[in-house]
Amino acid sequence: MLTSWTADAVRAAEEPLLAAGVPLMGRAAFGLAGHVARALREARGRVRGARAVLLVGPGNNGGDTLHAGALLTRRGVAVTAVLASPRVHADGLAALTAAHGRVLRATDGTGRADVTAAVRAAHVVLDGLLGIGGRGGVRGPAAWLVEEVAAAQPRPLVVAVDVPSGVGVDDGTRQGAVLDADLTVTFGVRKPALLLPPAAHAAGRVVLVDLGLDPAGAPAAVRLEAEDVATLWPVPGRAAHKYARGVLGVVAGSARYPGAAVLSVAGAVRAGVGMVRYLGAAGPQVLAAHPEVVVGDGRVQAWVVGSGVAPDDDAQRERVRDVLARAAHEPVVVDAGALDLLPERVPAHVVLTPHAGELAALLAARGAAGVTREDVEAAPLAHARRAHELTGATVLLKGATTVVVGHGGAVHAQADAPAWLATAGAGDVLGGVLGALLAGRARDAVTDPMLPAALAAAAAAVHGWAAHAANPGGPVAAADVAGAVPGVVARLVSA
Ligand SMILES: NC(=O)C1=CN([C@@H]2O[C@H](COP(=O)(O)OP(=O)(O)OC[C@H]3O[C@@H](n4cnc5c(N)ncnc54)[C@H](OP(=O)(O)O)[C@@H]3O)[C@@H](O)[C@H]2O)[C@@H](O)CC1
Ligand SMILES: [K+]
Repeated sequence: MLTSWTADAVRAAEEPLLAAGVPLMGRAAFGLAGHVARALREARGRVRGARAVLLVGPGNNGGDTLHAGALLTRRGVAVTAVLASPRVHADGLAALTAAHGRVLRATDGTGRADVTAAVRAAHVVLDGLLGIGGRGGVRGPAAWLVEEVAAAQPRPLVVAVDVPSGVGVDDGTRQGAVLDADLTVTFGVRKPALLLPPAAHAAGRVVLVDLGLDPAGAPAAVRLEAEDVATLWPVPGRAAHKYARGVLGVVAGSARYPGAAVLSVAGAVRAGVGMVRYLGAAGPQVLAAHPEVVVGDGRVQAWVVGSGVAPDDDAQRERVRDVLARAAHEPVVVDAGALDLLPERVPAHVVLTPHAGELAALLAARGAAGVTREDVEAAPLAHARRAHELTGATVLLKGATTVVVGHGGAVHAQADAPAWLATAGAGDVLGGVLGALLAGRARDAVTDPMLPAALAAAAAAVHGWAAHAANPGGPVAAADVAGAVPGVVARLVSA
């Protein structure tokens, strides 16, 4: 599992080490210089003779960068530090100067031509403008520097120091211009912005330099990896029968959108549920695609409702209402056309699966007037958290990186899917996969309010991995994603 901690938690964890005289900045700079050297060797075959530009801000993030620059000069790298602030880390600057690094000032308008020339000639740029002390985004000379590097051709390698400067460290927002990095070298522990969208998309590959930090409490956001998902997946024992494995009720599709029913059921069947019961007008199409499905009412352990349920389909909406009225005792995945039928408050084993536009509509309907899809996309965590707080539900917000907020505010962020997965019907399959997980672990999901969020993250992960597996590197149809789920699950649980 990848874990992350807030800026405050990082500072608290650093305190005892700093008090004991542990040279954290020295360790951070040493690790940073090593990773930069490795990246240079990979990009150009050798380190010696490379040209590096350091973007140096006012705090310790700039200090790390200056110290790393001093180490790189000793490896034959020509280092130019560009100071974006009148005051920078004094020890760091002294170390770089002693190592014969060159120093330019972006704060002095007259030297800008030299800065531009250095940036254009650089093989690598280290972004040390702001770290965990940054607030409100890069501005002034620092913003100009970010523009210069972003415009440089050929593009230098960009290495973010601790975090890409100007991200909301704790909430994953981008606070104005952010330099997209190829590599982020982070110190001690990951920060939430390295897992959460949209900031995480600016981080590139993330490597962690161990500082021996031991942060207290629960991580601020986590990302499940294969072994975590394997632990969560319900695997039938020898004596299992179909009812014990879980029956999932699916209220999806309509005469107008039968495909959503077929795909929702496909996700559930392929994820390994004991049985699927389908309710709705798309029975013939569902049976044609999945003869193992039972059409009609009966006992179930969990539900998926809403995918492809049209606003004017009164019969299907009535079934959704019936299911939601029983949600106190049965896990329910609430998708698309069922989101507007959600009761005022629900337990955490009710999992909403909106995309950004649907989440905006849900929030607007609950008093957050004027929230738009763009607002949600700019701050996915804040809006998913708001929806959780307003409804009590576990909220899975779909996106290139899927954010889940569950009981107690626990946050998962999964970035397992190829961009090709942004395709019609993919969300219906995800709902089915998640429904299968909730049906398989229905009792646990009702008694342990933390579990639905973990299962939602696990479903998102498997859905993303299945999209990769269906057609590595190329386009995928939603039905093919469902088709790849059994193979992905087999590899997971047999590893
Ligand atoms: N702590 C440790 O032991 C270790 C820390 N390490 C490193 O330190 C980094 C954290 O360092 P940091 O606390 O100095 O914060 P950092 O982000 O460099 O800058 C804060 C300065 O910027 C200013 N400022 C804020 N926003 C601004 C803006 N928008 N535009 C312009 N200025 C702005 C702010 O001013 P203030 O708001 O306080 O007035 C303050 O002067 C951390 O990310 C890691 O790299 C490692 O070495 C490991 C050990
Ligand atoms: K930085």
